[in-house]
Amino acid sequence: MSLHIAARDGEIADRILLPGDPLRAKYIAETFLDDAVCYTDIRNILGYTGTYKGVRLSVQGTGMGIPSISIYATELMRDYGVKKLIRVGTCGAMRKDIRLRDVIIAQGATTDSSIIRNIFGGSINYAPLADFTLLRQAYEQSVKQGIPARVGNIVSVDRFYDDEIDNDKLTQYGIMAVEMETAGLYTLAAKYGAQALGLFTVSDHLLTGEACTPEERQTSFDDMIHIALETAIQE
Ligand SMILES: O=P(O)(O)O[C@H]1O[C@H](CO)[C@@H](O)[C@H]1O
Ligand SMILES: O=c1cc[nH]c(=O)[nH]1
Repeated sequence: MSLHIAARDGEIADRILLPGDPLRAKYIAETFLDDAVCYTDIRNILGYTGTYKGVRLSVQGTGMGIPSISIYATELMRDYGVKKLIRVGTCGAMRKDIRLRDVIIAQGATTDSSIIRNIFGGSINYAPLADFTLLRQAYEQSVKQGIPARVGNIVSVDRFYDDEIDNDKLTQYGIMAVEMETAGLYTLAAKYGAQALGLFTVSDHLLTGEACTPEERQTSFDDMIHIALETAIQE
């Protein structure tokens, strides 16, 4: 057992899906995994292990923001030996050509996080990147499913409500969408020598104001989940 995860040694698989929302973890476990068993509910951050197409796999919530996902990702890699981590998140679209419910793969994660800055200090601006093998496998899977994902740079912000951020400039420099965890996940995966990928469904649109309901954020987005599951079970 680690400080924030109640699992005993061996109860978490070496590959895991990571939604921010613990109820999305419950939905994924109950809908897609066989023989899913809940291994933690500390702070209601639910985690399950089961099998998908015969391969052992876990799914766990991470909470919101880089401070929160950093706690869970560190304990999963350092204390439980997890080697493959796929975030299945929601994001806000920042470009007109991206639509609600589109699937996005984060090749890179730009960030305003002081956590990443503090790791390196000095004048270094670290570039948190996806694992290329997972990225390729997820993209190929999205094509196979007939819903080619958009691949590129996203921004992981510290503040959901941020009146000061310059979204126009970020868009001009190629940022497709906004979320709150992936830069932290990619940086920690590099530190621990693990593979990480961020997959997203567009849950709301910053330009049009369209938005999915809270219920949809908990219990849908199956296109993204299928891509993540099929990617996670590959060797
Ligand atoms: O739906 P999840 O995975 O939580 O992701 C997004 O939703 C939350 C904000 O509503 C942030 O965690 C953001 O990254
Ligand atoms: O962090 C997030 C997630 C979804 N939509 C947003 O606008 N921001």
